[in-house]
Amino acid sequence: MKAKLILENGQVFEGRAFGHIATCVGEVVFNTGMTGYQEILTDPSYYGQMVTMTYPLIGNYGINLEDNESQTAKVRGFIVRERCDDSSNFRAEIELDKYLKQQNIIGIDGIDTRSLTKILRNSGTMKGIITAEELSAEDIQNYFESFDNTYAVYEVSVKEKEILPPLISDMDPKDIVSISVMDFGVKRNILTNLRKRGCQITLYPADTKAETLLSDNSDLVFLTNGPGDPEDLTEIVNEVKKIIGKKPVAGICLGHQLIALAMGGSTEKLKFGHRGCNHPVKDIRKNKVYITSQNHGYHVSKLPEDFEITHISLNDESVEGMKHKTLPVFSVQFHPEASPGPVESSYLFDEFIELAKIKL
Ligand SMILES: NC(=O)CC[C@H](N)C(=O)O
Repeated sequence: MKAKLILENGQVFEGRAFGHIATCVGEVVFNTGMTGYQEILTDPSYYGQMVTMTYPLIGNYGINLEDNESQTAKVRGFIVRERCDDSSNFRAEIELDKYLKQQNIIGIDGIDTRSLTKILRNSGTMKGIITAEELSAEDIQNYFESFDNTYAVYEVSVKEKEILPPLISDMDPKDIVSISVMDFGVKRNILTNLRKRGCQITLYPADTKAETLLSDNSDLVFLTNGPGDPEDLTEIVNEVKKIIGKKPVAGICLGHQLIALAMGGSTEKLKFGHRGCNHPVKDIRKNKVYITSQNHGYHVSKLPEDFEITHISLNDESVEGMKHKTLPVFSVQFHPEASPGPVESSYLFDEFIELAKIKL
């Protein structure tokens, strides 16, 4: 079925709809990974966004039900050049089109994704509508005006507390590191990396109060990745303020941004974000470069007082990691759990666990 991608700047791309065909509005972003579409579709940080894959052939290894980063697809729409629904992989269980149908997500193929990406790089990310209908100018405007991602983290967070045991059998209970995780839409592999290292996780909903997190006797409070603009989350930032200095705190991506805001730093929207699995980051402490997986549209634009930069992006020199000079607080902007992407920065999970051993 013929469909259109209508951008906020008025440009229109024509293609074919697939997946669940229903008009949708979202923020159009691009991801430069050659593979990993399944992890991208299910990464809750993409909630509210329509993801364009810059790699031209998508779907050729199908979808399996083991590699998902959360239980359902979270993107608002999926934009590809050429879709393959005749996958060839021993792990494939379902084709891309069928999966998106099941998940109620619209896709569009036949799009000149190279030209779309150039528009987003030059003008910055913008809203878009994917539709198979003929929309009037007024409908289009109404769709754009209806888009609001302010409460996205509450949509993707767990609704009730959940306990996940370590993934090492027969652990001596005294060796178990217990971590309270504030869930803003965590990627499963962040938790798996911690559990494989002997951590017991207690997942808390995004609106949990600091008092609850401080009273549960855990060794570390961990702030997860998640969708949306960190500046919208003033209530959560207030709770984070109350925790820092009382317990070790670590964070990834949105979690890193929230720590910066809680400690008096600032965040800002990047023109077109960092999304892909080939982003070079330097660990300044080791003078070593790692190729990292990233998915963020905002960054820490002003470091809070008493923090030092631990990691920088070698593409645009933005802050990719920071540590408090005296308190046990450490966070990174990129994704050490990869999924998709290179796993070479997984040493950071060992650092988070070292942080958890500090008693305050
Ligand atoms: N992966 C994330 O946690 C993303 C954080 C934030 N929503 C951003 O886009 O910058």
